[in-house]
Amino acid sequence: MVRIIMHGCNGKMGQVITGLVADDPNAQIVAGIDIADNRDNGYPVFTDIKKCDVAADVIVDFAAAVAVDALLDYSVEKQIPVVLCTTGLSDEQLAKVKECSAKVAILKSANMSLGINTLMKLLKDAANVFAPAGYDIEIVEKHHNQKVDAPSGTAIALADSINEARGGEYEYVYDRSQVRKKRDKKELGISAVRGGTIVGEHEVIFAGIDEVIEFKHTAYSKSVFAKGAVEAAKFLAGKPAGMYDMADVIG
Ligand SMILES: NC(=O)C1=CN([C@@H]2O[C@H](COP(=O)(O)OP(=O)(O)OC[C@H]3O[C@@H](n4cnc5c(N)ncnc54)[C@H](O)[C@@H]3O)[C@@H](O)[C@H]2O)C=CC1
Ligand SMILES: O=C(O)C1=N[C@H](C(=O)O)C[C@H](O)C1
Repeated sequence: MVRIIMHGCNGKMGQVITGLVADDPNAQIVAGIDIADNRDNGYPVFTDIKKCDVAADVIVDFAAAVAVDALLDYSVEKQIPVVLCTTGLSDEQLAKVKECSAKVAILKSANMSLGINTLMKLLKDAANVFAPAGYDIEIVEKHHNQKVDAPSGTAIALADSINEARGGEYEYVYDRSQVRKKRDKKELGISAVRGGTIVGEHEVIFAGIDEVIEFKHTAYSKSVFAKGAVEAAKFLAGKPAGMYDMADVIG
C-alpha cells in the first residue's frame, strides 16, 4: 500500500486524484495539503505544509507555483519523494528542484498522460527529419479559462524535446506583436489560447513548402493526468534521491 500526501488536494486535479485513489486497493491518501480547507475528503487536510506530521511514502503535487518552495523544503526535510506536476515554475525554482533532487527523489513532469509522453519521443524523430529540410516549427496550446500560467508547461516540454534533439538550435518566441520582421528559421513559436473548460490541447506544426505535418494531442478529461500521477507515485515511492521523469515510469 503506497501512502500518499496530496498537495493541492482541494483543487481540480487534487479532487480527481482523491476519487481515483479511493478505488485503488494499492494506494491511499493519508493526508492533504491545501490553503483552502473547504472539503471533507476523508483524510486530514493541513493548510500549512509545515504542520503536516503524517507518515507517507510519496507526495503528489498539483497546486500552484507559489507553493513549490515550501513543498521542496518539506520533502527534503522529511525525506519523502515528490511527484511534481505543478507548472509555471520560475528559473530559480527549477534550479531549486535540481538542487533538491540530490537529496530526495523528485519526478517532475508537466504532463502525466501517456499520449504526451509518447509524443515527446516521436517529436525528436520528426524534428530530425523536418528541421534539416527547413520546415518551420510552431506549437499551439489551448486550455480552460481557469489556468494561470501561459504557455502551458506541456508546450514548453514539447519544445524542449524538439530542441534537445536539435542540439538547442531553437529560440522560443511567445509574442510576435512587438516586431515587424519575417520569422527566422531558428524560431520556435509557442502560442496559448484560453477559454471555457478545454481540458488541454497541444498541436505541434511542422510547416514546409506546400505541405504541413501536424501532431495533435487532446485530453478529454483530467483523468488521464490523474492516472499517470498515481502510477508515478507508486513508481517513485522508495526510490533513491535523483531526478526522474515520466519516461522512467512508462519505460
Ligand atoms: N503535470 C500535469 O499533468 C498537470 C499539471 N497541472 C498543473 O497542476 C497545477 C494545479 O492544477 P489544478 O488542479 O487545475 O488547479 P486548481 O487551481 O484547481 O488547484 C490548485 C489547488 O492548490 C491550492 N493551493 C494554492 N496555493 C497553495 C499553497 N500555497 N499551498 C497549498 N495549496 C495551495 C489551491 O487552493 C487549489 O485547491 C497547475 O499548475 C496546473 O498547470 C494540471 C493538470 C495536469
Ligand atoms: O492547467 C492545466 O489544466 C494543465 N496544465 C498542464 C500544463 O501546463 O501543461 C498540463 C495539462 O495540459 C493541463
